[in-house]
Amino acid sequence: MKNKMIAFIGSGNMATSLIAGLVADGYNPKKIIASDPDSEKLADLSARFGILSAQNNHAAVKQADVLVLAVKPQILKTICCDLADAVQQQQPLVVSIAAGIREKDMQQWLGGDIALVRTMPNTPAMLQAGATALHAGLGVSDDQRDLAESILRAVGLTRWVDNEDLMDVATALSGSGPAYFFLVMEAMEAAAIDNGLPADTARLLTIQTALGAARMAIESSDGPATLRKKVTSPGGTTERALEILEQGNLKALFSEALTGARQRSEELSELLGNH
Ligand SMILES: NC(=O)C1=CN([C@@H]2O[C@H](COP(=O)(O)OP(=O)(O)OC[C@H]3O[C@@H](n4cnc5c(N)ncnc54)[C@H](O)[C@@H]3O)[C@@H](O)[C@H]2O)C=CC1
Ligand SMILES: O=C(O)[C@@H]1CCC=N1
Repeated sequence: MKNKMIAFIGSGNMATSLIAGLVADGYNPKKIIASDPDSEKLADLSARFGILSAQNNHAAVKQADVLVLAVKPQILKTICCDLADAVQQQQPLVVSIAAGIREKDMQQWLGGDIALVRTMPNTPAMLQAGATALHAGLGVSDDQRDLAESILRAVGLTRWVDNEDLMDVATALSGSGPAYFFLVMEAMEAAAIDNGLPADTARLLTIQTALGAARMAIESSDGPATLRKKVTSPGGTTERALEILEQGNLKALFSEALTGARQRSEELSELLGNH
């Protein structure tokens, strides 16, 4: 896959994360081209990573073996319709990272019969610690599946889902998920400060605790519930805190939050798709 030209349409936060991860993984920066109306962003990406800048989206498509659609869902239809002829001529593998936009809508906007993989990465891709769900459309060959997977694997863990509807669940879980953990960190840090700890100490202890817990969850053969129990001495401090979190219905709240995010993803596909 190292000799394939990967073209990014849109060079914002997520494209930057993916490009940073690919380059850190040893991908040849001269095999990455990016397009964005914001020329400062492009110049910055070029200077940071040594990648190529395209004059415009059409110029990027003309060179693309893989075309990554990394613009906001709200403008994806306009972008796809504008690029349809060029995409039909070039026939790249199209990889979308847009939340909530269905394959059938993108196919229609791009003129149909395009090899298309939907993906839902997350921002830790910047540190090659991303988590990405992927779904392949019917016309995607095994080689193209491997190609899409190897691009996203360069920036972290990948999991395929067979049913496209499950992309909405993955969006709610891992796409949005970093924000939930940041919120928990904010809450823990603020509570520690309220209880008298100096702010810098509260910040550092919070972040390192999150990192340590995540590493234990990844590296241990025990699941999170067992690891939690091992921290919780009978009659001790953790037990008291967990009782209070349970009284506040933390699990029910997370269930509502993820369901809300999934439903928003479904709404976005209705609002922004072709119906
Ligand atoms: N931010 C996140 O955590 C995640 C975002 N996503 C998806 O990634 C996509 C991009 O999101 P972000 O990078 O956060 O947004 P962003 O706003 O940082 O980046 C979008 C980029 O598109 C550019 N753009 C605008 N009009 C354009 C055009 N006509 N042609 C080419 N580029 C154009 C903008 O200048 C901007 O640089 C969205 O579809 C979002 O759903 C997916 C997973 C996680
Ligand atoms: O909030 C959003 O809509 C995007 C998709 C997942 C993360 N950010």
